[in-house]
Amino acid sequence: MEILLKYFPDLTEVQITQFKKLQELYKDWNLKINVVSRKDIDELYVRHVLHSLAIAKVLTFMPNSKVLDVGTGGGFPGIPLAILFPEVKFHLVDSIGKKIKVVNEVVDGLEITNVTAINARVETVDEQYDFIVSRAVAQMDTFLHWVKNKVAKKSKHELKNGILYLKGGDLREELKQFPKATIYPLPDIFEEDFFETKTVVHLPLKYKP
Ligand SMILES: C[S@@+](CC[C@H](N)C(=O)[O-])C[C@H]1O[C@@H](n2cnc3c(N)ncnc32)[C@H](O)[C@@H]1O
Repeated sequence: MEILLKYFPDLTEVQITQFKKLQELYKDWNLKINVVSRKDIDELYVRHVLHSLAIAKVLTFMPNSKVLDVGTGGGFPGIPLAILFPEVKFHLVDSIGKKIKVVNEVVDGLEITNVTAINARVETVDEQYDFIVSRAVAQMDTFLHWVKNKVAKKSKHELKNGILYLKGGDLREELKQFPKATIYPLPDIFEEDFFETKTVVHLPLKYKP
């Protein structure tokens, strides 16, 4: 938990309490429905929470903006971001129902009020968002196909509306066809070894109804 304060020293008391309680809730739920690997549960704050919050080091979401988390699994990156940005509306989707059950239990347990979570394939979501965030769900070309009509028309952030994707490894091949993508290397932000090859990729997307 101290690691969060190292990189986010301005957390409020409410946020600190929520982040503290997060591990307890995941440990508990993970015994019933496995959403996080055992090794990762012990390193929840680095591997899941801080990793999710890397997006916040690239962009500060504005109050009342809308963010979609595609293939959220147990709630990453959506839940940590929702705690950090309580005035932003987060919509979390996953095609596996039991994962959304855990997400909803954690959301209830932390009394988070800015998250809605549904069990659906993202292709069926029919709404527009300022940003679409994700981690470990699909290659960029497939992902783009799923979300291209879900980006709001008006950009009101420092970065243009679009995708903010947590990626790892060598992305040259995967992103070759996306010259507008910007890669933010996480070792520039976090010094822990876990982030060595990790990045946030921003891909601006034009509004397509
Ligand atoms: C490897 S998990 C990653 C979970 C989470 N994002 C994380 O990083 O911990 C991939 C998740 O994407 C979900 N998924 C895959 N394709 C999807 C789709 N088309 N719509 C919604 N969810 C999808 C799967 O059900 C799975 O929970």
